Amino acid sequence: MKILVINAGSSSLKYQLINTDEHRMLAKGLCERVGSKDSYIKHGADKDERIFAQYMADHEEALHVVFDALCHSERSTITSIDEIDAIGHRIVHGGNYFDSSALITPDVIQKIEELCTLAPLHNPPALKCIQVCQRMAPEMPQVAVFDTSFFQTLPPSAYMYPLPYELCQKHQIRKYGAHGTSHRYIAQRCAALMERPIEDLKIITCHLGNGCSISAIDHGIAVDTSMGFTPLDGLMMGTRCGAIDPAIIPFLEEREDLTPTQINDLMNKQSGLKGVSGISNDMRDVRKGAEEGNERAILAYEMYAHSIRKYLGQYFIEMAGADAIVLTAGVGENCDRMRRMVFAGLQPLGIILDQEKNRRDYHGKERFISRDDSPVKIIVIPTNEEFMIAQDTLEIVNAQAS
Ligand SMILES: Nc1ncnc2c1ncn2[C@@H]1O[C@H](COP(=O)(O)OP(=O)(O)O)[C@@H](O)[C@H]1O
Ligand SMILES: CC(=O)OP(=O)(O)O
Ligand SMILES: [Mg+2]
Repeated sequence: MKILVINAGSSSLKYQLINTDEHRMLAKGLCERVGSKDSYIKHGADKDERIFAQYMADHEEALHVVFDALCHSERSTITSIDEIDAIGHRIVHGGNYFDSSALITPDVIQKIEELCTLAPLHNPPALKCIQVCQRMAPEMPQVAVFDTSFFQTLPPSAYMYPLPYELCQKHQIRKYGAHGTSHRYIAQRCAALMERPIEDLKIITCHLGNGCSISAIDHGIAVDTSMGFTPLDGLMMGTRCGAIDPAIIPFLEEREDLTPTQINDLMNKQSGLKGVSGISNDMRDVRKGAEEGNERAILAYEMYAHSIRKYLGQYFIEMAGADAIVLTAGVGENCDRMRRMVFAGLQPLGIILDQEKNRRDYHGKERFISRDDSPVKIIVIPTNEEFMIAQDTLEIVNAQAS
């Protein structure tokens, strides 16, 4: 089966066309800066990629550009949309409605719409993509794969907030988590690499990209995660502040005369690495700034590592130890200096980084970076949310057909 996977971000759209029979990626790409004058599409993989400047006013135009690249470009792998059998969408927030992936129906669309306020950067563009795909291929089955589903197993002690109970019930305020598809994938790969059943393992998974989250996966079950009611909570991120003293919010609203929308924007888009360093939300720029001695870049870099260590410590205690710590996404996979800072001095806990293995650059490869005698294994595993989304889509479409 040929499955198109769509992963819509606030200003980006990632896609992959996957042949699930052969477990083969046929095409992939990324539209960046959707909505701005300098938008472009990167179509193809690694050295074979091509970048085209292309104005895309919104996600609808971006999807047309994607279909065009898939069907008509120099690197096209199909000649018409009709060759695609199904479409799988990444949806960040599924609230309490979804503990697994779902075939998209009018009812599912209505629920995703209802949840837009809880993932304002992610759910609205994803919804738009579903609607455009439905218009372009009305008969094609479409599946929603939710970032939050994986965390529906959290116990109430982990997902409840200590606010008045009735208010939490009334507004369904609880920890939902995010990046679940990525955490699920790397936990499964971790077990395969360790050649042990996932049911025997305690794993801490770290997704460190532009958005960042860490999860505790105890014997295959997600028991805690750093993102909360929305993807703003937890770790310091590229532009998001993560967990802060909540009293800062009314304080700033009053002192700076900010509306709730403005403060939300400030915490989501102007904070994190970008807000602290004053340079960029991109770790590569911050690291360069730090290497050049920029004090705010050094501070941002150190705060980022500190934030990761806090959650590692929390989940290590929550699970009474860990068999493995897995790192993924842009920073987790590529930033050896950040990994060195995160794991510095943890030998007494049985977490021993192998400096040489950590430094070696095996871009895109799964690898152990702990010392052979380290009781806790440290593993880098490139995430593959698209592969998981294609797999779930395949299962759901097959179940419908039978
Ligand atoms: N070689 C590298 N060294 C340090 N950071 C890197 C490197 N490559 C990518 N990154 C960082 O990874 C982050 C983006 O990660 P990614 O997983 O692509 O994010 P997202 O999917 O959330 O947009 C950026 O901060 C980027 O700077
Ligand atoms: C949920 C989330 O933060 O996703 P991303 O990392 O794609 O922004
Ligand atoms: Mg991401």
